Amino acid sequence: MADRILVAYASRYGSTAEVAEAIGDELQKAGVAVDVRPASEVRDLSPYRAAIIGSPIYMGKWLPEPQIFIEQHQRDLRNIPVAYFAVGLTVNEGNPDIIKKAEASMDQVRMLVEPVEVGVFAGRLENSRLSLADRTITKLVRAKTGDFRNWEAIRAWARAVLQKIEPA
Ligand SMILES: Cc1cc2nc3c(=O)[nH]c(=O)nc-3n(C[C@H](O)[C@H](O)[C@H](O)COP(=O)(O)O)c2cc1C
Repeated sequence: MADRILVAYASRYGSTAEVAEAIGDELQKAGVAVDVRPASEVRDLSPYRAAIIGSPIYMGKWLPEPQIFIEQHQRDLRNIPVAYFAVGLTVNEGNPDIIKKAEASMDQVRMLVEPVEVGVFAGRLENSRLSLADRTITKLVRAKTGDFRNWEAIRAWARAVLQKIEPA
């Protein structure tokens, strides 16, 4: 029986993985059976009655793995409630135009499967963790480093999504 909720994600440096874990933890606290898994490892959607799918934003876009996952499973995903979240550094600035840009990272997947909810969260950027290529880019754009994740906002979003998945 499809009684679980899937939280599927991609993450290059682990910060989105931790956001996905926090979302899963919040749902579990509400009594839901949850699996938090990298999108690339999920093969079968039959155990799931809903899916929450997220990616970090790199150069304005989602990473390929969750996009491929949604493309491959779009038929199953159209039959259950789906929510998307994006994690990006720009979100920290809070400016509505920038938030819109961050939300635009989800345009493609929204066209494949219409979500019941979307969320954008500030992420984490730590130079010491980055590949040389990524460090070069962040230096060029003078990106601000630090951990800007707002755990209460993330957990509140998870609760709001659960309300949409199973209205009282
Ligand atoms: C090369 C590079 C490009 C990035 N591009 C964006 C971007 O276009 N928009 C944004 O909001 N954040 C951008 N970020 C910030 C990441 O989305 C942020 O650090 C995120 O938390 C990384 O997630 P991860 O640790 O799961 O890989 C970029 C970071 C790097 C290193």
